[in-house]
Amino acid sequence: MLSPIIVAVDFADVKSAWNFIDRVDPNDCRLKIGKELFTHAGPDFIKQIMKKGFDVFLDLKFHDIPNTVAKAIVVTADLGVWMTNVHASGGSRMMSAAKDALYSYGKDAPILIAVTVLTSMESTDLQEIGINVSPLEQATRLAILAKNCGLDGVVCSAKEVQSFRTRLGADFKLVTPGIRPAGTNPDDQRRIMTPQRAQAAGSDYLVIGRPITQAEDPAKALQTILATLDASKSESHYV
Ligand SMILES: O=c1ccn([C@@H]2O[C@H](COP(=O)(O)O)[C@@H](O)[C@H]2O)c(=O)[nH]1
Repeated sequence: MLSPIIVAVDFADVKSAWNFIDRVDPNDCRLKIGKELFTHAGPDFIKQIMKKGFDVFLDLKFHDIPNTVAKAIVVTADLGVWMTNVHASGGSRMMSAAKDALYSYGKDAPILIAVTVLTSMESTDLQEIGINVSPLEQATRLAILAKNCGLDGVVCSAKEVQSFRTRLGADFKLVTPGIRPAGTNPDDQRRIMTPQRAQAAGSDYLVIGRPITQAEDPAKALQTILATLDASKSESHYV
């Protein structure tokens, strides 16, 4: 019923965010609210978007001691968001605490995923922080850890999707930012792929921000990208 696109609603102000949200259909995308807009607008804004029928991915990437992360995850579950996340590099005790905190929500729990290696990072960035393996090797290690902790999926680059699908199974959600239509500015992203290739590789959800939000007409930019995707490969009827 829904498209695989999650729009990263990274607008600098709430008015611009509403200007976009009011012009798009919940069948055409889910919405990801990250640190910038959440810090501006807070939980009430999230509730208003959900009232309009949008699934919300609250992308706050929690990374802290297990107790703190578990309590923060409970607050996101109480908000009723569709998806939420932690950093896998917080380790297995932290991820397990987050997962356990959702136990009492049963089927109403948000999808809980873990960020592996940020799509803005390449080998040199990893070396700087003492990680001397490739982004694929490090992301694989963290994705396996996340799966073993019972998480529902990971955030990774679309470049890692084929390998992860084989190793981690069909049901493990692969959520991929770093999506750039051919010929567009990569900005600060490093491990990128086009929407069509990411979908063909097997990404469950394509997270797309600036190619939509910074376009002259963001709602039209979303439609243009949707039209390039293969509707038969998703849950949806969006073309
Ligand atoms: O590894 C990651 C994890 C999260 N993100 C977030 O996705 C969007 C991408 O926005 P673009 O404008 O399409 O680059 C943004 O909100 C990031 O915080 C990511 O890019 N990579």
